[in-house]
Amino acid sequence: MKNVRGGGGPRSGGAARGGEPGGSGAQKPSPSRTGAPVERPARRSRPPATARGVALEVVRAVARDDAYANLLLPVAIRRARLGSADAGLATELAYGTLRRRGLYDAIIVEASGRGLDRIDADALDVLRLGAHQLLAMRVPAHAAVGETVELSRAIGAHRATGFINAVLRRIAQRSEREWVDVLLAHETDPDARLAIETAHPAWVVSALRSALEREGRGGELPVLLAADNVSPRVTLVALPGIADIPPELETARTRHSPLGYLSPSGDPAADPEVAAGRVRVQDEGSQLAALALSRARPVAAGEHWLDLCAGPGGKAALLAAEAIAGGATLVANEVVPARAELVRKALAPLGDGIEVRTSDGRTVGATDPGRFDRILLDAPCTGLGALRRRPEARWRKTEADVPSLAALQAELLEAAIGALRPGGLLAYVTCSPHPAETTEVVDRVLAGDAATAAGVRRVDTAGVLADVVREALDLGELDGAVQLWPHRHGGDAMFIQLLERSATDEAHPLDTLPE
Ligand SMILES: C[S@@+](CC[C@H](N)C(=O)[O-])C[C@H]1O[C@@H](n2cnc3c(N)ncnc32)[C@H](O)[C@@H]1O
Repeated sequence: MKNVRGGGGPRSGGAARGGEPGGSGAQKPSPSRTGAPVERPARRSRPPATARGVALEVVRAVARDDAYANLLLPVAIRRARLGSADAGLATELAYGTLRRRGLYDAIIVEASGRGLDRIDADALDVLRLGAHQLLAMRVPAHAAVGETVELSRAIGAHRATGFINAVLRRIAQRSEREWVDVLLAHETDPDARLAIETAHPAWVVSALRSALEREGRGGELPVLLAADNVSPRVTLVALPGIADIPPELETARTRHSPLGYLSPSGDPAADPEVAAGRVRVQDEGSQLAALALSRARPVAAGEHWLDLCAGPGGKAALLAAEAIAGGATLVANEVVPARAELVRKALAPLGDGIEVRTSDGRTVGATDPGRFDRILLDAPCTGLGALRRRPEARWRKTEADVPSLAALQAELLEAAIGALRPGGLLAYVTCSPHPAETTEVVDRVLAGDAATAAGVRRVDTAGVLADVVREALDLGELDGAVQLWPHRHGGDAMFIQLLERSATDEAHPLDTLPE
């Protein structure tokens, strides 16, 4: 499915906004299809303190302010003092609308006969919410249309109510399957068709297809895309040394990670262990990525470890716990100061002996050459492996983001190699399975002068993880790397490649794969 309009509006200051650098200021009028600017009306009033009002607030903030729904929604629910039934409704409305936004936009264009750039931004957000109620939530049509039109009045969009009413009535004339068939009639490309059927951008479908085909599992694509549309259960990690999996939750343990278990409550923050930071919310794939590095070989007391891109600190907390247990020390680095603050908070329950730095990871090869025994490079990426947990994410990144991210990933990997002690271990990790961000980055960097001079080799990461996991992982063939998948393993699609720098003293030889 094409991105009918680029991911999200321009950034401005807003609650629960993304911590990435690069906000661009006030909202500008966007050009219409004819090239003439379409004036956006002044921002209207805050939506009412109802389930639909809260959902609209979140959908609006995501579209205009690049807010993160998972951060903003709990705040908006608390502020509106919603009871649990209304909180559930607001969550389904907001997450469902955001996840399927591209599909709803295409249906709205078809039903209204107007391009998105000719629809007022408030009216569009209201229409998206209405479309979700009509097509995916089994809300009776009269209620969905009536409540949605009422919502548009409540935010002061009086002039748009006739238009909203008419478009929603037209949408209500067909089921979602019938609308999908209408859209499919314009499309012959297989990935574009799958994109429409599963509400993904077409470029994402193509990237996921090539990632699966890379391991000879292309036939799994429809199952993967379906898995992306189901919110996962919340997974917790008990940090070694300061927490244990409660014995009464033995049956809730994760399939693969030895430290994980499913949260027994929908509100993990209410658990005192989670509130104290000894137990953390963490996807199973992320747990395995950290453990692949910490458990690849026994820890020697005095080892120096580095988490190069640590914010917000989930893997850093697990690595720190593992380091402390083995007598090693960890340095956690993060370039964005606000995210470095989150890393400090995540590490606080583990004592105050962990250094947190705020510097550009690309400089570490020069500032700390050959210093670290183990380095985690959990690189900034498109996040295509975590689409289940971040409903808006698939519409936010674009294909054009990939080359610059891949270039940054390669620079960070080269710097990390420079900071690796001879014989040291490095985990290159992304929460994206995109070949351009994973195997291609590793291939390119390993073929370069710096990695060749340092004698960097791939480590059989699947073999390492086989000794870590509780239940064997069903993995494809990937030249020594591990690619996890939501549909196959239940966690995010983390890519993990362990690398080893050749040791001058050959103190800790590992089974390495020939280049
Ligand atoms: C995928 S996230 C890391 C997630 C983290 N490991 C965790 O488990 O919580 C990548 C992080 O890299 C940071 N980052 C981006 N560019 C960086 C750079 N040049 N140097 C260091 N960190 C960078 C981002 O701000 C982001 O916090």
